Amino acid sequence: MRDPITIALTGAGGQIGYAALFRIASGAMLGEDRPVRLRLLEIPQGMRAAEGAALELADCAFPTLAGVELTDDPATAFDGANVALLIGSRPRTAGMERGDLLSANGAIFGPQGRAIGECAADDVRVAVVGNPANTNALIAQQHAPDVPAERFTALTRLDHNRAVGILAAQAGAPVAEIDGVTIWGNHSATQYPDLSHATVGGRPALETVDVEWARGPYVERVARRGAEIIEVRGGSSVGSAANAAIEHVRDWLLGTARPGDPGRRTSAAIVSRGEYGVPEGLISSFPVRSEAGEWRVVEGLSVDEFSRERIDASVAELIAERDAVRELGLIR
Ligand SMILES: NC(=O)C1=CN([C@@H]2O[C@H](COP(=O)(O)OP(=O)(O)OC[C@H]3O[C@@H](n4cnc5c(N)ncnc54)[C@H](O)[C@@H]3O)[C@@H](O)[C@H]2O)C=CC1
Ligand SMILES: O=C([O-])CC(=O)C(=O)O
Repeated sequence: MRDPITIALTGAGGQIGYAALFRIASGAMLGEDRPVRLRLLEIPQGMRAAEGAALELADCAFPTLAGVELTDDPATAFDGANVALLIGSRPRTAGMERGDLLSANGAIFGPQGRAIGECAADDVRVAVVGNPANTNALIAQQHAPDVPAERFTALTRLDHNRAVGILAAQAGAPVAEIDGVTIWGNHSATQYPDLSHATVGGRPALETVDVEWARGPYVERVARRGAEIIEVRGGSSVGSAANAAIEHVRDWLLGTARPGDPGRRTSAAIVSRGEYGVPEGLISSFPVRSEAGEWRVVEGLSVDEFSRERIDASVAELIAERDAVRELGLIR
């Protein structure tokens, strides 16, 4: 067994936390030779549920689980953390305005970002799941000026996996034959699932499925899949969200390359360095690969007029969210 890695997880008493914890503890995220030390951060109302999850973790007797600590103090949770999964957030409730939602989340992600900056390990990597994920990640990042900005990311892996699954079903092909799908922009209804460079069994996806479908109903279906799940299941995506968070961190730390597929890529919301015309500093979804623990945007893909408009629309929403949190004094 290698040295343990410390993983802080917020919202541990919630649904996604519950679905993620057992797989993380079993080695599904970082490998069966890598013990994990879990730090569970909750607010007082969520503490009993997190305690219950911790008892069940003990009952699994995972050889990879090196310890579980519960706390309601961000500084304790992030102390020495190598990975921070920020799942807990303030959901929108009836009558809440957008500004109220952003303020409530600013009050969570600002202090958590600061605690990460002050207490986490030098190699800390942060993945934000709690919505609005991209902007929450931006708020956290802005409160940790001494942590390299690229260590703050937001999850669009669930959107990516949805996009792959729905394409595979339409093409009548196994998921394993799908490659080159990209989610651009915000984890919201404006996101753009792009098949321009996707392939199905090595053939261009846009020669396999109808282009009208790919640029109309498909985009809508992927972007609204969260709402579809809520309608059908009676609750938001939980198992698939936990799975996506685990895959995001796994690919980030261990790399996207696979035997026989060294160029494998995925999508993640990472800090823009101006790639594809996305303003620098925004946390926006891109086509990415990870190598040696660093996400890199896949550059040089052609972007046609349709794609340009869709990317710009989602990026415009991210700019509006950034400007709103700036006006609220939540970031500089
Ligand atoms: N990025 C993505 O792809 C997806 C994101 N989500 C988002 O993930 C978030 C969590 O979803 P669920 O687990 O289903 O919600 P949930 O309501 O079941 O759990 C959230 C937990 O976070 C806790 N929490 C709230 N504020 C906290 C704080 N300041 N520190 C620590 N814990 C805190 C709550 O007490 C609760 O136990 C939501 O914001 C949801 O919208 C959900 C699905 C997909
Ligand atoms: O829409 C929601 O509340 C949850 C979410 O982010 C998703 O399913 O993509």
